[in-house]
Amino acid sequence: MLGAIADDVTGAVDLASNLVSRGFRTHLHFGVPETLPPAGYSSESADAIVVALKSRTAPVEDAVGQSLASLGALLAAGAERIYVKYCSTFDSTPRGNIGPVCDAVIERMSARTAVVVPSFPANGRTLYRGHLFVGDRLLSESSLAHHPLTPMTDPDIRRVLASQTAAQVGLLSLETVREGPGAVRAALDTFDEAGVRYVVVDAIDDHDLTTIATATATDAVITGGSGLALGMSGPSSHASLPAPTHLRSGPGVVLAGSASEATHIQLARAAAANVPILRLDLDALGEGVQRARAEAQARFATNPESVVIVAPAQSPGRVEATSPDGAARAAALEAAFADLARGLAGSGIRRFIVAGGETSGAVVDALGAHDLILGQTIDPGVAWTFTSGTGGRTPVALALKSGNFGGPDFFTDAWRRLT
Ligand SMILES: Nc1ncnc2c1ncn2[C@@H]1O[C@H](COP(=O)(O)OP(=O)(O)O)[C@@H](O)[C@H]1O
Ligand SMILES: O=C(O)[C@@H](O)C(=O)COP(=O)(O)O
Repeated sequence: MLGAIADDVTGAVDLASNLVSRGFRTHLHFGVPETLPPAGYSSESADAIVVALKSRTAPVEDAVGQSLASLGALLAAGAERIYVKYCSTFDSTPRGNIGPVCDAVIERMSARTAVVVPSFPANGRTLYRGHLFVGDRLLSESSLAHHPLTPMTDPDIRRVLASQTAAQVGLLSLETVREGPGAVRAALDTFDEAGVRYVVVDAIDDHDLTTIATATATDAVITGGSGLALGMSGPSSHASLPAPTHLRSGPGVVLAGSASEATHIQLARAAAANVPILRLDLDALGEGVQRARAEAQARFATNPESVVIVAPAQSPGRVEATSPDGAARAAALEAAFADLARGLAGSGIRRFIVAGGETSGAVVDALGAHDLILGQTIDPGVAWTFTSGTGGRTPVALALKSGNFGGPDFFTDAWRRLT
C-alpha cells in the first residue's frame, strides 16, 4: 500500500484523484489521523491512503510534527512506501516546509535518495534544467511570485530546496530521463553513493513522469506534486466510485473563497452564463452569510436544480495575508464560508464546489468531513468526493478545487461529472 502525506486539502484531493485515475483505490483522510484505516476501510480495500494536512504555511516544527504523526499512522496501517505531496509550484517559504518535512520523513523511513518531481504537465507545470515553468513563464514570472503567503520568486527548484535543508541536492537532466527508466535508476544510484539526498528531476510531459515513476517504483520515499502519480500504475481497473443516487441531482452551491486567477476567470464565465453570484461584504460578513443563505434557499425553492455561487464582494487584489489585518480578514472570510456551508448543509443542501485550498480546509472542518470517497475526475487534479455517510449522516458531495485548477467553465460544467 502507498501512503501519502499532502501539505494542504486541495493538494490531497489533487493527488488522490490522480491516483484513482491510475487504478489506486484511494482513501482520503483529513487531518492527522489517530488511527488508520478508519471504520469501513482496511488495507485490503485501499491501495493508497492520502492524509491531508494543513501544514504548508504552519510553523516548521508543527508541519514536521503533523507529518511524522501521519507517517506513523500510515505505517501502522500497512503503508510500504511514502509519497510526500507538495504543491506543483513548490509553494513554500525560505524556512520550509518542504525541506524539513521531507528530511524528517526520509530519516524516519531510513531512506537515502529521494526524487523531487513538482512537474504536472496537464496543468502547465514543467521542469527543465531544474527550472520550474507555469505555462510559458518561469515560476518567478507567474502569478505565484505574488502569492500572499508563499511568494515564489526563484524558479530554480534545486536552489529553493537547498535553502530549506542541510542535505545535498542534485539535478537529473531531461536527457537522462529520455534515456529511460534504467538510465534514471543508474543515475539515482550514483547520486545515492555520492551522499546526495535529493534529486530534482526534469520532466516536461507525462511520458517523462512514467519513466521517473518506473525508475523509482521500489523507493521507500518519493516526493513531488501530484503529477508523479500519473506515471504510476495501481492494481485496480475501476478505482473511482459512482456518486450516491441522491447526489446526482438537486441544488448546488459554489463557495468561491479563492483569490487565484483561474477562479476569477471561472467566476466571470459563470456570471456570463447567468449563474447568480451572491456577494459577501467583507465588512458585514455575519449579515452577508444570513442573506446569502436566505437567497440561496429562495432560489432553490423555485428551481431545485439551480446553482448559486457565493464569492467575496470586494476584489481580493493582492490579499495581504502576511499583514496582521490581511490575515485576519482572510480568516474571517474563511469562517464565513464555513458558517454558510454548515448552515446550507443543515438545511439539506448536499452538493458543494469549494474553490481554494484554505477555504476548502475551513469548509471540510465545518462539515466534519474527516474521510472522503473519491468519485469522478472533473479536470486534471480535481475530482468529486463524497462524505462516507457513516453514523446515520446523509452523504454530501464536495469538489474541493485548488484555486488555480479547472477549466474556465468549471462552475457550470463540473456538476455534469457528478454521476
Ligand atoms: N477579497 C478578499 N479579501 C480578503 N481575503 C480574501 C479575499 N478573497 C479571498 N480571501 C482569502 O484569501 C485566501 C485564499 O486562499 P485559498 O482559499 O487557499 O485560495 P487560493 O490559494 O486559490 O487563493 C482565503 O483565506 C480567503 O478567505
Ligand atoms: O500541486 C498543486 O498545484 C495543487 O495540488 C496544490 O497544492 C495547489 O494549492 P492551492 O492553490 O493552495 O489549493
